[in-house]
Amino acid sequence: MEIKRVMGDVKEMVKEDDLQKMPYLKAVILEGLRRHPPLRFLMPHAVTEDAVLNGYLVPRNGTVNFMVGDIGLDEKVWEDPLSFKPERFFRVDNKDGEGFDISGSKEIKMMPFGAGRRICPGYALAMLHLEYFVANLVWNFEWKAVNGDDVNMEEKHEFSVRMKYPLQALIFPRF
Ligand code: HEM
Repeated sequence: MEIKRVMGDVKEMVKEDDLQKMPYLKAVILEGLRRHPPLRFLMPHAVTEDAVLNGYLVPRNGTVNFMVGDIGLDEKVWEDPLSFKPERFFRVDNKDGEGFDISGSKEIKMMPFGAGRRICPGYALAMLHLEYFVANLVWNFEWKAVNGDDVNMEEKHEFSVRMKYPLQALIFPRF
């Protein structure tokens, strides 16, 4: 509905400028990154000197892994964390009202791209492409499940996370 509202009767590709008018699309992408982050862990990190965090000693040069997948499912932070609810990203959590901060510079509730000085340098490009591909795949094609099957979202963990049962869909051009 949102894409239709922005595109009207224009039977063309969704363009980068159009994406700025699609907050629900952005919320869907963010919820996808929270619920199914492509990487369950960041690259291994280390501290350069002994540090105490929450009463735990993090020894110098010890390997520190960030459990990205579990951070996004923390029920102390996310209401009903296992459900896919893009609407949660409409809640304006930041005081300045700028919406959700994926870079984690204000607070960290999920970190699909990491955070801080080693954050993924491609995160803005990745967000743009995710929005662009999803918008165009939805706008240009009608999607139907094969034999009306439910889509099984179970994950398979390799270097990155994949669908355990690859998506099977019938797609029909809309125009
Ligand atoms: C959905 C897409 C992507 C996800 C989820 C993702 C996620 C990540 C994560 C979690 C890290 C590790 C951060 C850390 O260890 O603290 C990382 C690092 C990195 N990413 Fe991405 N990334 C994505 C797309 C991209 C793209 C499009 C590029 C380049 C155009 C890119 C380039 C890099 C590079 C160069 C690093 C290493 C940075 C460093 O070690 O300082 N990534 N990414």
